[in-house]
Amino acid sequence: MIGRLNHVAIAVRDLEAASRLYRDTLGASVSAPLAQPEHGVTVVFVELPNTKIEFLEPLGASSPIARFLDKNPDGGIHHVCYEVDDILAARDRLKAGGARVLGDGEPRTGAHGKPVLFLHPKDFNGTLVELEQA
Ligand SMILES: CC[C@H](C(=O)O)C(=O)SCCNC(=O)CCNC(=O)[C@H](O)C(C)(C)COP(=O)(O)OP(=O)(O)OC[C@H]1O[C@@H](n2cnc3c(N)ncnc32)[C@H](O)[C@@H]1OP(=O)(O)O
Ligand SMILES: [Co+2]
Repeated sequence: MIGRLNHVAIAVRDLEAASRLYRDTLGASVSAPLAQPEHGVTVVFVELPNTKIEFLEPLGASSPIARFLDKNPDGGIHHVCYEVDDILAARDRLKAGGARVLGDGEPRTGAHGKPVLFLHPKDFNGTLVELEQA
């Protein structure tokens, strides 16, 4: 079912500082900030040869990453994103197996313009899993 690792997401309080750190200290190629109000975050992507790092900063009063940052004030790895060939078939198979799909269970458009879903961290080794339609 799961394919390529599309990205590893790191939640931060200061997107600009994280971008500067990776660009200036690690010599990475970092995208411009992209507000995603429907997801309650602003993101930048660090392009790597084999995957991406997605930095997330809270956007708005009800950001889903707010509590994560309260618990991890320095920031931290927030989720991993795997690609799937058929996100609806993957969702239905996972639900049938008892996994919790977050939100209303319907895929939403993610930062790459593709449908995404999230699986509860408590069902996957304490790790929030995002699935993105390849
Ligand atoms: C623009 C889209 C972009 C993309 O790539 O396309 C994105 O990735 S958007 C990313 C931001 N959106 C989301 O994360 C949506 C899915 N997330 C959620 O719905 C929430 O974050 C949720 C439900 C996973 C956690 O919400 P919250 O932290 O408010 O709830 P709790 O504090 O009650 O947490 C419950 C329980 O889970 C543990 N937890 C929370 N977040 C994480 C995490 N990222 N990784 C691992 N564990 C996590 C939390 O510690 C609680 O555990 P407990 O033992 O009960 O304390
Ligand atoms: Co993501």
